Amino acid sequence: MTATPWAPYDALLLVSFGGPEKPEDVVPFLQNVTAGKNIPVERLEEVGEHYYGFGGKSPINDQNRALIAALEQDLAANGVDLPVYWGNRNWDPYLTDTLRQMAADGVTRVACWVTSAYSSYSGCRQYRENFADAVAELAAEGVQAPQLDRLRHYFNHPGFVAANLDATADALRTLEDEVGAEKASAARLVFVTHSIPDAMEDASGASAAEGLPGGAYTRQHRDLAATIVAGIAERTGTTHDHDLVFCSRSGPPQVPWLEPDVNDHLTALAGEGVPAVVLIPIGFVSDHMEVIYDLDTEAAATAEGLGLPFVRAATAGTHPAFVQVARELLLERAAAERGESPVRPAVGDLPPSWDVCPPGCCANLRGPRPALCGRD
Ligand SMILES: CC1=C(CCC(=O)O)c2cc3nc(cc4[nH]c(cc5[nH]c(cc1n2)c(C)c5CCC(=O)O)c(CCC(=O)O)c4C)C(CCC(=O)O)=C3C
Ligand SMILES: [Fe+2]
Repeated sequence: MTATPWAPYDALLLVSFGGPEKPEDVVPFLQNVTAGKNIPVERLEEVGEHYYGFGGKSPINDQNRALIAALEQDLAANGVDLPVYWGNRNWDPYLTDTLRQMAADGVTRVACWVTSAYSSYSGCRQYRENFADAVAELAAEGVQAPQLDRLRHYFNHPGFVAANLDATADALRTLEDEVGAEKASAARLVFVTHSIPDAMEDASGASAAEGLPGGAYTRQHRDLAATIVAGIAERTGTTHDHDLVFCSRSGPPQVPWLEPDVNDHLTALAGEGVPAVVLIPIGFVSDHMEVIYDLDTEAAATAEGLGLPFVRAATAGTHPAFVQVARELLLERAAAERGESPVRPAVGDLPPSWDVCPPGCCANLRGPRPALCGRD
């Protein structure tokens, strides 16, 4: 019998952050997210209000349900006969419960697709620590969890690039309808991602053992931003000026986080006489609370107050090119695990990211903890 193209995998696992579903969930959810972290209580109250403002429900779980439905369709349409599971870090369905179910279903080895495209403690190692914790918890129950392989970071995968490029082009067309071709062609493309502490940025992708310098988080975002700007120039003939800015800063004020903040930046752009802005939330794969509150509510109000025309581009969501990324990465990794040398598509100036993280990469700044899917 010949191996299937997806051997040795017998499942795909969507790994995500989780979010509250109703008002009573908000406080316990925030406690899960911030356990052991130095987040001021005022900041937590403020973020709680963002959730209550949307009925106590984060959009993230429904986004993931829609993504899973799209993944199941995509796999079936392409003859890949694998079940899709879903496990979160901070809310039901929790990773541990999902792995317990997978073990009961007889799953032995699973490709894990994380809803975070870039290197950072939050988007990389913290999930790998969550894997180690969940596997250990099940072992203590006498349950052998399936083997977990984390699919590579996909910020520069052609499918993720295509979804974000399409969204940027659509947003520019919307802007043109609103303000006319002249202003739209002079619009600034403002790429936005989640701010992180400077120290987390310095540790992102860094490996002393392998001489890797860190700073991968912003390097990866800048690479994708440049690719999108070039793609827009190819489509429209206009090379827009662009910036990378940050949203959703938390932590104590004395701890430095990546800047500029999106609101400060919009103010600066209006001061420079920039006629319009397209905001492109490349840091988020779907419309998370950060997108619907920090961008669509807060940053939109800032732009409105400045009289600065502003359109927010869509997130990758269930764009078919994005949905396909999971299947392509799973088949790529499966081939590699079978000892073949698959093509590893990547667009831009950076190489495809690694399958297995180098020692120490995206370090936990509170000290080392067990983590899977890495060589440490
Ligand atoms: C890089 C990054 C991503 C992208 C990569 C990834 O996906 O991981 C991300 C995603 C998300 N962050 C989310 C929510 C929150 N993040 C918080 C806190 C923090 N985020 C951080 C970074 C990131 N966060 C950091 C450095 C902190 C400080 C505490 C710490 O060191 O961990 C807090 C606490 C309150 C606050 O301080 O804001 C909340 C509520 C949600 C769910 C949204 C929804 O409900 O739709 C999602 C997808
Ligand atoms: Fe966060």
